[in-house]
Amino acid sequence: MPSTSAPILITGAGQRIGLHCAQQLLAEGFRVIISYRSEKPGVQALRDLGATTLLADFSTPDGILDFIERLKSHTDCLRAIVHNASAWLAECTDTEINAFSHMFNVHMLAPYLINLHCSELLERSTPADIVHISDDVTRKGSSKHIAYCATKAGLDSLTLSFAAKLAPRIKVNGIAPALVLFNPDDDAAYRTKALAKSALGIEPGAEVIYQSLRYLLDNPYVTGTTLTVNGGRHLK
Ligand SMILES: NC(=O)C1=CN([C@@H]2O[C@H](COP(=O)(O)OP(=O)(O)OC[C@H]3O[C@@H](n4cnc5c(N)ncnc54)[C@H](OP(=O)(O)O)[C@@H]3O)[C@@H](O)[C@H]2O)C=CC1
Ligand SMILES: Nc1nc2c(c(=O)[nH]1)N=C([C@H](O)[C@@H](O)CO)CN2
Repeated sequence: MPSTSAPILITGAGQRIGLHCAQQLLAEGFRVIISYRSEKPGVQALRDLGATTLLADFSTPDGILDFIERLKSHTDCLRAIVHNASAWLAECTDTEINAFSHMFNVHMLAPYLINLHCSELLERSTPADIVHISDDVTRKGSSKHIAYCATKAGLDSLTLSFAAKLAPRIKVNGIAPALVLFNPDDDAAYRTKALAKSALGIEPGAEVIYQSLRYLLDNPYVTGTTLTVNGGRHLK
């Protein structure tokens, strides 16, 4: 059972991995606050389970700062912050500047500003954690998601810097998944190709990220680390 009533914040938790982790944390007795960008069935499901749901669009600095202000009006302490929100955008001519800016804001500026402005809320909880959800692809780059990969690599750097800055009161770690969940519009050819990229060759589902999150929350001697959860992609 959790040793504190301070809530856990998960950003972008209206669907998929963030939603699963929020549901599991609530089932384990944690209080949960989520950010969501658009209303989804998962957001209402979390409200029905007692979560606090805060609308937030991290695509601009003002949107991030507005969220921080509203978050602080809802709680004066936090057990953990999980930076899960993400935009997975491929390069597309004529939109590359907006796409890079969007992913920079969501993957780097939002974690940066939220960590700086909300570490005081974490300081009121023992233990206290920040978890950045990155991507295994930062290991070698991506020819099809250049800006996405670059901004996730920047998030990996934030993990190291904030771990050094916030120790010993707050642990800061990352989780770097490879394929966890397909998207509904992924066709059979894409799925076959993606599964073949890892040694284990499976679509594991969101529970493997929740397991990784609990390891980081529960372990008092891990900080500045990014857990690879990639089915052995680096072996192929
Ligand atoms: N799924 C996978 O196989 C993998 C996932 N990851 C990482 O794991 C994490 C979770 O993945 P997954 O569940 O698939 O993520 P999703 O693609 O479902 O995105 C999570 C949420 O981020 C929100 N979001 C997007 N843009 C913004 C924005 N500008 N402001 C605020 N929120 C925003 C989305 O909101 P909205 O609902 O409005 O679109 C969405 O609900 C991500 O960080 C992802 O990069 C890494 C490797 C593999
Ligand atoms: N925000 C998101 N990031 C990523 C997603 C996603 O659906 N949303 N999906 C992937 C892929 O699964 C990739 O790892 C394999 O094709 C990567 N990041």
